[in-house]
Amino acid sequence: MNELNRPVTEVAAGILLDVEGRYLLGQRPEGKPYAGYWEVPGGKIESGESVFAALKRELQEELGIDIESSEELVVLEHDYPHAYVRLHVSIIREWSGVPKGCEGQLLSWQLLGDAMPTVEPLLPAAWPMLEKLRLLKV
Ligand SMILES: Nc1nc2c([nH]c(=O)n2[C@@H]2O[C@H](COP(=O)(O)OP(=O)(O)OP(=O)(O)O)[C@@H](O)[C@H]2O)c(=O)[nH]1
Repeated sequence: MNELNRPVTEVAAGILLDVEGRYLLGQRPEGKPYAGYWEVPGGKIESGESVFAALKRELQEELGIDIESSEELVVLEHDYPHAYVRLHVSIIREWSGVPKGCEGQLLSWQLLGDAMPTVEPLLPAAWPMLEKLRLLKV
């Protein structure tokens, strides 16, 4: 619960960053809240699961890749009408396999140097994490 007495949904989101300074966005599939919106891949953390374990599981399920390590970027909270979410955002620089849309979702690599993503709309809570990423000048 938070101070508003709303249950908090803990979410792990992973920014895949390649050596050319590109990061990956995925489009939310039909049937989920905000279907059609673009987001950083990830999903809900299960009870008793660490942030890293959730990220590893979600990226295997959604993208078919295997991650060995991650670096925490930021923790953000967002109050949606359907849920109050706490997003644990990590950067992932190394993975094995080639990311694919395993749930039928579209994927798009974006240049970190670009002011705006070339796809839209983005989930509201995805904007602050991208701002934070740019400030890092990674
Ligand atoms: N993965 C991800 N989720 C985000 C982002 N921004 C954001 O607000 N969220 C929110 O975090 C929650 C993640 O839930 P999800 O629906 O992706 O999780 P999941 O895959 O475990 O879903 P499921 O329970 O339908 O299987 C949603 O409420 C979503 O709106 C983001 O950039 N990436």
